[in-house]
Amino acid sequence: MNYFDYRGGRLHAEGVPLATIAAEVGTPAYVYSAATLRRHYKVFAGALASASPGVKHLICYSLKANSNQAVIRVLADLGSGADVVSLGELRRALAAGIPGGKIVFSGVGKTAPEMRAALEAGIRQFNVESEPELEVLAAVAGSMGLRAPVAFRVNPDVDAETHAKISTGKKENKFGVPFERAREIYRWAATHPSIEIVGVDVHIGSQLTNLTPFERAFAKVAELVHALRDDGHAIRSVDLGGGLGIPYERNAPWPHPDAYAGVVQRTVGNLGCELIFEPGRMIAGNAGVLMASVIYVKQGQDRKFIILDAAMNDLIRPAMYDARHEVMTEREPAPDSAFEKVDLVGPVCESGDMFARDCEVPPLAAGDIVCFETAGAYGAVMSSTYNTRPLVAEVMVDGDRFAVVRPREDLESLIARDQIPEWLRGGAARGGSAKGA
Ligand SMILES: Cc1ncc(COP(=O)(O)O)c(C=O)c1O
Ligand SMILES: N[C@@H](CCCC[NH3+])C(=O)O
Repeated sequence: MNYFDYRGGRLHAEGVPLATIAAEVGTPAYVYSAATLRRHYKVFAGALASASPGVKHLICYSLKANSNQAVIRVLADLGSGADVVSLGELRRALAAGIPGGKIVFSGVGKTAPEMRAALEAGIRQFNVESEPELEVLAAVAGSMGLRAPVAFRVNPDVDAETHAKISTGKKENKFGVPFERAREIYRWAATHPSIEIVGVDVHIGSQLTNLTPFERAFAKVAELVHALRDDGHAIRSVDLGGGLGIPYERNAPWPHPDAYAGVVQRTVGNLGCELIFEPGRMIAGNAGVLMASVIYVKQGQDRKFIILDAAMNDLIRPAMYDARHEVMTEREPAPDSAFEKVDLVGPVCESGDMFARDCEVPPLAAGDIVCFETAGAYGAVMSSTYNTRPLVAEVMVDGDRFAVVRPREDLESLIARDQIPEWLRGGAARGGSAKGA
């Protein structure tokens, strides 16, 4: 079932015509479906519950995929926890109503102020990625008279078989502590009175479409849990990260959460640990589209370009990862429609500002609306204001209601944010001095 589909020949998000949203909010805009978010969360939770009944699971939605407060709120209402990687994400999770006890803090560069805020919030666990980080955490927790709950993220040196830029579990990647040294690091960490060792964490990459790398990594984690227990550590939680891939292209094969849950059960299901998961893309990816309008149809020397009002600054994935996002036109193509091959591009001054090359679309004209699918994860969160293009609006649909959940950024304030120092205002060219503030 798809919540972004045609009804009466017009593309809808759940019960709302996208043309209605475009008329009210303008384009470009991200449109999210609350029903899809809920369904994905429930499918994932359900798969885990049936594959390993009796095992405690905590789903910590990975905010980096889409940290809009309304998105987090939908998931918080279902009982989701959060995986955060910055003070900003921590604040967002708490603001959306996720209790500290359901928050895990990941990332290789946590700072002392971030640790302090997380300790104040009473988070579930820190996924620590290095010895220097552990030392700072021990000092911060000690100064607050607290014990910090810690799992080390281990780097199992497993190839996730995904895009190199989002592969994180090989030894050449910056993530995690070396698997071979894990026991020694745990032994050393346990000597810090302000550190409480609670678990083991792993995350080998994102958009994994093959489950074998998960199986390899989780099996190594299980082996490590046994070894750590032999060493006297009370390991009670295993965090398996995120990474489950989703279909970007129609009919592309993708791993079903049931199969993933089977791998989880086979590898770490019998350790007597609580299992933590950090899915991002799997929850949010297909719960959002980027809606854009055609500005011009341009016939080039040998190619036809559809120039849209959305660009690489709004959705960087095609330019950054050669990702392909399927396109849907707002009007359902007539059955006899003659499709043509075009390049869908944005207005930004880079040739890489292209959403899709040789894309088959029905004839398009200026003003027509198109949507890029699977843009709910790593879409708006990765956008920038390159070319001084304000951040676009974000809209949440729920049944036949919709609301702007982030207004389009105001161009005036975007420009006014920059400051011209007094010493530049005088104008060196007009004889001003270079000294002074
Ligand atoms: C530590 C960690 N957890 C969770 C995620 C979420 O991954 P995904 O969106 O692929 O589920 C990421 C991103 O890859 C991550 O780095
Ligand atoms: N930004 C990446 C995913 C990064 C995963 C974060 N660890 C993407 O769009 O595919």
